[in-house]
Amino acid sequence: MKCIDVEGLVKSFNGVRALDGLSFGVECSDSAALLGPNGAGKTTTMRIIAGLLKPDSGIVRVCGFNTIKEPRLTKACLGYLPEDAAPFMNLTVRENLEYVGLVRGLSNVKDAVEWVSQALGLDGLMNAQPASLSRGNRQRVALAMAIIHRPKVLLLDEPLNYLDIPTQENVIELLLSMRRNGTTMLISTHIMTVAERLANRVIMINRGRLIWEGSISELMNLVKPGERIEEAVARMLK
Ligand SMILES: Nc1ncnc2c1ncn2[C@@H]1O[C@H](COP(=O)(O)OP(=O)(O)OP(=O)(O)O)[C@@H](O)[C@H]1O
Repeated sequence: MKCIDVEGLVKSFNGVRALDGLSFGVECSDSAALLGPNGAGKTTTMRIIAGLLKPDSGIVRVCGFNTIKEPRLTKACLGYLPEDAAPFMNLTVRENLEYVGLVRGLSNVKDAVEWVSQALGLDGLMNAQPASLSRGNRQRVALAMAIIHRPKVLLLDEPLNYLDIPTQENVIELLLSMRRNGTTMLISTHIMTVAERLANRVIMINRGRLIWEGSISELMNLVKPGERIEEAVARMLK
């Protein structure tokens, strides 16, 4: 079964086509990297899947639910880390996490806050306001807000942005453990090592259309002798 199913998405902004009949799917428990050059339509796609933006036409199903017809069920099943995610700046980190836990309808918000603060090393930051935090620590808070309800489907836009190297390793391990527990992921990234470490599938888009879809090992087979994977992807994205 596909936990993310995108069919014929079209979206224009002021007459400019950002998505032009985009279709792809991510099987449940798979993790797919969404690759594409600047302006390819990755963020637009993520926002439509998250139910934050309406397509002009096309259908998206998340966990089998139609994002337009069943928005509550869709949203309950997913977590979304946008690029440059901003927590509520006038609440403390703890209040931000409690707020998301309450909105998500968690039965035990206290335990969920405890789990996610441990998982992302937020213990010393809980009483700080996000405005006073570094960008990397703010990214950790935003990640915590995206996963506190342990969603079945996780949409991540450049999840390792701003993180120091030890935190990157910690977050990679956390996301891989969520994957092992069955979380389906779609990860938009420009960094091939992020794709290789977190994903088993690759979806490449350009000018709002699908240009290639396959497994990481199928992608590796397309890399020419002496070529780096980044060079192969750049060649394919032209
Ligand atoms: N709110 C908006 N208003 C007008 N145009 C938009 C809007 N959002 C996106 N676009 C346009 O849609 C196209 C796709 O943008 P999008 O942000 O989805 O690309 P992207 O693949 O995420 O790019 P990047 O890698 O640079 O983040 C671009 O031409 C962009 O200028």
